[in-house]
Amino acid sequence: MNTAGIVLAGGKSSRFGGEKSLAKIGGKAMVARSVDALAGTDAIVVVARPELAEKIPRNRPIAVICDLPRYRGKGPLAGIYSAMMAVDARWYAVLPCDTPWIGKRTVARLLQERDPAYDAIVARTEGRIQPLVAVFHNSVKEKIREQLETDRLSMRALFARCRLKCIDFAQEMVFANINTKEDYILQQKEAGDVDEKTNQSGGGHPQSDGPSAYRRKGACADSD
Ligand SMILES: Nc1nc2c(ncn2[C@@H]2O[C@H](COP(=O)(O)OP(=O)(O)OP(=O)(O)O)[C@@H](O)[C@H]2O)c(=O)[nH]1
Repeated sequence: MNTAGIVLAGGKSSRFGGEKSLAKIGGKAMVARSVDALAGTDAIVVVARPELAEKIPRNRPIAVICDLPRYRGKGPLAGIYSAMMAVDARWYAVLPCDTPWIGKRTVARLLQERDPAYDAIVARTEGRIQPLVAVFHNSVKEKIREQLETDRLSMRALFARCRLKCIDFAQEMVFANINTKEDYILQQKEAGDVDEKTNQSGGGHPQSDGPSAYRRKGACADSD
């Protein structure tokens, strides 16, 4: 197949204290929001921890797998590699499970930039790379394997070995990620899930409206 989508949901969520991929924003589990953002790809793989695999919402046809036992505990590269081994594609679009505002537009933009002269295409906002919002050519699989075998586990180390194309995005807020409960409460408020005065749960805001920070700025969030 030409393109596969990978959602990384195999982290420890230790800063969050609970399983962040299943936490809801706008009435939908964050992992399902990432799956939706990848709906333009030919197949979607969610890479989750074994104890979580059954709980991943099947809101679309997806494959749910776990990190290969050999690389368990080695972080996002283990998840990307395990998905690449599970599904054969020419290009892989990768998203984390904790960026609720990334939608199809961001993914489409990155996929649009596929180019035989590059093997990795990564999002950048205000000069900073967003390492887990990227598209990889399947030739990168072997580089990841080499790194996993030698415990070079950072995404930066991988990018340093890739012909890298950085794509600038103006709306940094779209890339906001959730690490802690405080981050979560903030983004729930942005989604209209929580009444800001009473701190009570609201009805859940339609995903298409995006963070209210965008609505205030009159800009458009990338979630549809
Ligand atoms: N498949 C897989 N995904 C991972 C792994 N480690 C992190 N991720 C995912 O990568 C993204 C970013 O993870 P982090 O928030 O940096 O790490 P985390 O382990 O989830 O959370 P903390 O324990 O709070 O650091 C999230 O989507 C994680 O689910 C891993 O070992 N395997």
